Amino acid sequence: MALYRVNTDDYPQQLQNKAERLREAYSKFTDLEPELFPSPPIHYRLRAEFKVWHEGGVANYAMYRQGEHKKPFIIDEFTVGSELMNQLMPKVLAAVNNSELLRKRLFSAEFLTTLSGDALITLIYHKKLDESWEQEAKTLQEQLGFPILGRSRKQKVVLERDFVNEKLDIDGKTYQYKQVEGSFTQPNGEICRSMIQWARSACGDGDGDGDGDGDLLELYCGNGNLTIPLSEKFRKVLATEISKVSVNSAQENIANNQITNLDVVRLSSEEFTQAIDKVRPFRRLADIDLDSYNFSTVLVDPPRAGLDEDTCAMVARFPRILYISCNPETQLENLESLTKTHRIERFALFDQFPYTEHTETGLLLVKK
Ligand SMILES: C[S@@+](CC[C@H](N)C(=O)[O-])C[C@H]1O[C@@H](n2cnc3c(N)ncnc32)[C@H](O)[C@@H]1O
Repeated sequence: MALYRVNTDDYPQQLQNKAERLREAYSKFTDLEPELFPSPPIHYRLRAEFKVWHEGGVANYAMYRQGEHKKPFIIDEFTVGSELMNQLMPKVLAAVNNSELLRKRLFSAEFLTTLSGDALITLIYHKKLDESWEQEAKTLQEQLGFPILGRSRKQKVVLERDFVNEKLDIDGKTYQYKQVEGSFTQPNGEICRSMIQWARSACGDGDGDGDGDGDLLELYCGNGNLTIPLSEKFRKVLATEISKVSVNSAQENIANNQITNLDVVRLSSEEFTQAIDKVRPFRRLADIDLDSYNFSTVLVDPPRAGLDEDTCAMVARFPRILYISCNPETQLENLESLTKTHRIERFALFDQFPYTEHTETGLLLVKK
């Protein structure tokens, strides 16, 4: 049996090494030392996806090593997962191994948990899920006290709900978020809080001296994770996002947090660039008067591919750019053009995935 353990004694040194590599990689653009946001050394991952590996009629959790896709290694401990995930994992596995209906053709198990203590377990099968499976899964759901979701090809069986409810304490206020299974959510809850607090501090205070005043545009807003707590720093906010599920969650999250100066529209960053340049009209913007905004700041937290060329050129027109990135490689590419017009005023490292090469960064760019 293989374990998934990390050496927490090494963590401070590993983070220092990561910071050093980052400083070196960005030295062409800034000589600022990155502000460091460490992760809790264990139990930091709120979501995880395991392969289910069957051996001698017994199901096990397993994972592939990076780059290897033949035989996964079996996991019986996952200390990087949240405590709640660690409590649920053996219970789910025992129930699966006690029930032919739950075990047969199960190939993946996903855990989505929250800092607030909520959880959702998704079981994914290579078989059609029928009523007898539903009955068995309902029994497991009652036993666990958390919802189970069944998935199979072209099938999604929601027994109770397909989302979790997160609560994040940010600068003395609690924000609530509906996080829907399968849509983007930040994997490390404490790092997510650090990112939001850092972004709020980089927005300035809206006290009339020009730093946080004016309006905010966000281009990849997900479920409103960053936009909602940032909205209080601005007069008006417009947020856009490509995923329908995330836009719907963002709309619910805006209402549940009683935010009244923030609109969300389903537009890709490419479409928004066309809209603001009036290249073509969008019915989805029928209720929004783009000319009524006085954008001082643009916030981007794009996927690994970074900003496409047109979006990058469009954001360069804004006085302040807050750029959170999960891929320094593409952020560095974008900096080649952004630093022609902007200088870097803040530089942060969020250790989203400790003990890995993965680095998440935050930059505040201000027009020269
Ligand atoms: C790294 S996530 C950030 C989400 C959000 N800022 C958060 O903190 O949860 C990137 C988001 O960009 C969205 N996305 C991907 N491609 C996009 C595009 N071309 N235009 C707009 N949004 C896009 C994804 O659906 C995802 O929600």
